[in-house]
Parts: sequence; C-alpha cells; structure tokens
Amino acid sequence: MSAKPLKAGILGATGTVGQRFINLLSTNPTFEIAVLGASERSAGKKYNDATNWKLADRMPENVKALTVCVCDPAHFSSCDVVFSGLDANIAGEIEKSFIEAEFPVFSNAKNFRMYDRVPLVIPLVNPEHLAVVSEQQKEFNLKKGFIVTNSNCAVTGVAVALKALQLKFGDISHVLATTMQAISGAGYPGVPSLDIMDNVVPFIGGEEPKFEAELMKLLGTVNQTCTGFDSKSNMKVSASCNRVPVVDGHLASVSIKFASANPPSVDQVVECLQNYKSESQILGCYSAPEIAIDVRMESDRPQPRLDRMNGNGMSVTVGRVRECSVFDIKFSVLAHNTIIGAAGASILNAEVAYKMGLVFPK
Ligand SMILES: NC(=O)C1=CN([C@@H]2O[C@H](COP(=O)(O)OP(=O)(O)OC[C@H]3O[C@@H](n4cnc5c(N)ncnc54)[C@H](OP(=O)(O)O)[C@@H]3O)[C@@H](O)[C@H]2O)C=CC1
Ligand SMILES: N[C@@H](CC(=O)OP(=O)(O)O)C(=O)O
Repeated sequence: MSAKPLKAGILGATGTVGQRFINLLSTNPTFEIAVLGASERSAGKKYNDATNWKLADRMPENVKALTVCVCDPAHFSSCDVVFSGLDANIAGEIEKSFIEAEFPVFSNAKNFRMYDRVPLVIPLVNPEHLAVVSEQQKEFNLKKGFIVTNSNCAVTGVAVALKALQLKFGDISHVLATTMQAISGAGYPGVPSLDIMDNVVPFIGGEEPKFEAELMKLLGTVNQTCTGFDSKSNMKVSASCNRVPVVDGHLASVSIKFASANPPSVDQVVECLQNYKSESQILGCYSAPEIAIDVRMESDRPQPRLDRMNGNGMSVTVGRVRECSVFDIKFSVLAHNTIIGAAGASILNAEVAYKMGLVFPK
C-alpha cells in the first residue's frame, strides 16, 4: 500500500449512501475524501449546509467546509477513484461520463449491474469477478477508467451465505427468499411515516426481479475467456420483498435446496458458514470484517436492532439454521443495507481492486 492515500470523489455525497461513504472513508487509511458531488440543488453549498446528516456518528470535521459541486468529471480531476451513491434516475448518464473520463467508478446504483462486461461484486462473495475489468477497458478503449458495481442491498446477505454453501457443497438448485427490508433502503425521506408505522408494505417496486437476476450473476463464475460471466441461470430463485418499520438492516428468511442428492446436515451447514473466509479477508483489506458470517445459535437471532452493526456493519449474521420440510435447509440472514449492502461494499471492492493493481494514484 502506498504511503499516500488515494484521493476519492463521492457522487451523491449528500444522500443516505453518500453519508455512509463519508462516515466510512473518514477513517479509512487507503482513501482520502477529496471532492463531493451532488445535484444542482446542493452544488455551491458547503457540505455541512447542503446535507441533512442522518447518522448517529457526527459529520467528520474535514468535510464540513468542502463545497459540493455538480457531478461533472471536470471538477474531479484530482481524484484517483470515484464512489457513486447517485439516484438511479440519473446515475447512468453521470457514471458513464466519469468512466469515459478515465475514472475508476465504484457504484451502488442499479444501472450497469447486469451489463456483460461489468463486474457485479460483493466483496465477501465474488471479488474474483474483478478480473473482467481489463476486458471492459479493452472493449471501451479505456486506460484507467472502468465501472464496478455492488449489488442490490436485499440480496447481499443471502448471496454471502449461499456463496459459502455453494463453495463447500456444490450448486444450489432452488432458493426461496422472503425479505424484511429497512426503511433506509429507500433513501431519504423514503417511505412516508403514515405508510410504514404500524405496518408492513408487501411491495418494493422492481426489487424482486433485481434480487433474482443479481443472485444468479453473483454466484456465477468468470467465463473461460475472461470476457464476461457465466451466471447460475439454472438456479431457480423466487424472492418476496417487504418493507418493514426498521431503520437499518435487511433481514431475509431463506429456504434452499442443493443440487446434490446428498445435501449437508444442519450441523455441516452451520460449520461451513462459521468457517467461511472470502478473498477480501484473506487479502487483508482494511474494511474486511474479521468474521464474514456470524452464526448465532439462539432461537431468536438475528435481529436488525441487535445485530446489524456486527463487524462494524460489514459482517452478515445468520441464525435459525434448520431443516426444511419442502427443500433441504432454511435460515434467517441479516445484512446492514447501507454498509455491507452499499457504501461499505463499494469501499471494500475498491480496496481489493487497489491490491490487484486496478486502481492506482495519478
Ligand atoms: N439506501 C440503500 O440502502 C441502498 C441504496 N442503493 C442505491 O444507491 C443509490 C443512492 O441511494 P440513496 O443514498 O438511498 O438515495 P438518496 O435519495 O438518499 O440520495 C441520492 C443522491 O443522489 C443525488 N442526486 C439526485 N439527483 C441528482 C442529479 N440530478 N445530479 C446529481 N446528483 C443527484 C442527491 O443529491 P441532492 O442531495 O443534491 O439531491 C443525493 O446525494 C441509489 O441508486 C440506490 O438505489 C443501493 C443499495 C442500498
Ligand atoms: N431498493 C432497495 C435499495 C436500493 O436502492 O436498491 P437498488 O440499488 O437495487 O435499487 C430498498 O429499497 O431496500
């Protein structure tokens, strides 16, 4: 690692994910916050005045006086890397302009996730997919620029648990997942209080198809020519996504069937999840949690309020592992939607990319 941190720009710095980026990057030794971008509504204001800061930790002193700029690459020329927490309605065009201007972009937005040459990476699941970055650069004639996306936040915890099981016990043929998703997943101000208080909303627009398609890509492999990905398209996935009155932390109730005729026992599944280590942990990246999957044996865990900050929000928590009378195994899994489900995943992806030599100082 170089002595000097890489200069980081943040697109969508004022939003829910943007605030997490600021919070996490302010103590990260690999990156130094250099430029903050948001909409024209915020541009020209000091970050402190432009932002409705919603995190329990205080706004870091060193960003308060930074002037927010519009998301034009010209303002980010000092940056070695750009993180995006942009609203998906405008992320596509803006992120494209940054890639074309030769910035490495690590994005949370959905726009490019399913593109052939774009790695969709959860750092606790498939950092090896970053190998396709060079093919992306070749195709678009880029030297330093590229885009890596992280996944939909509801699928994150499920993908981590299933990757561990797939590595050890082979393919999973069927997945049924019912999510209970936090309000912060919808950004700020998000779901009106009169809709979500004393209530559960059994619909999140566009969420279920994203969950299903992204899980297949995440659990897939880089193809033989290293030009794209072989998705697990034979895996049958059905997601039911619900909004619940929780501030942070997406919980999912998951039932799975293995392709093998000899599926593992509950004890074997627990042991496998407990021992799982991802490449980002083995590489010793700063933001990688010590434990990828914390398996709780109590009958009533995981719970969002108690377990979402596990591993500083970078670990996922699994509990209630038991036999399923329809498929093989069922369990609950929790992941912090704005940390390992969003900003934390992007940052750890960038740390892995840095170790791989894909990101470097100017
Ligand atoms: N919240 C979550 O748990 C997760 C979110 N995501 C994805 O991350 C992205 C950000 O989500 P979230 O932080 O929740 O959203 P927010 O609505 O809280 O924040 C959106 C950000 O985009 C900026 N923005 C809006 N319009 C423009 C524009 N025209 N030009 C430049 N910037 C603009 C806003 O700036 P301004 O303040 O100036 O309006 C703000 O900084 C989305 O794509 C979302 O789908 C992914 C995983 C999880
Ligand atoms: N839709 C998710 C958060 C999100 O923004 O997901 P995506 O980036 O896949 O649109 C939620 O509401 O909890």
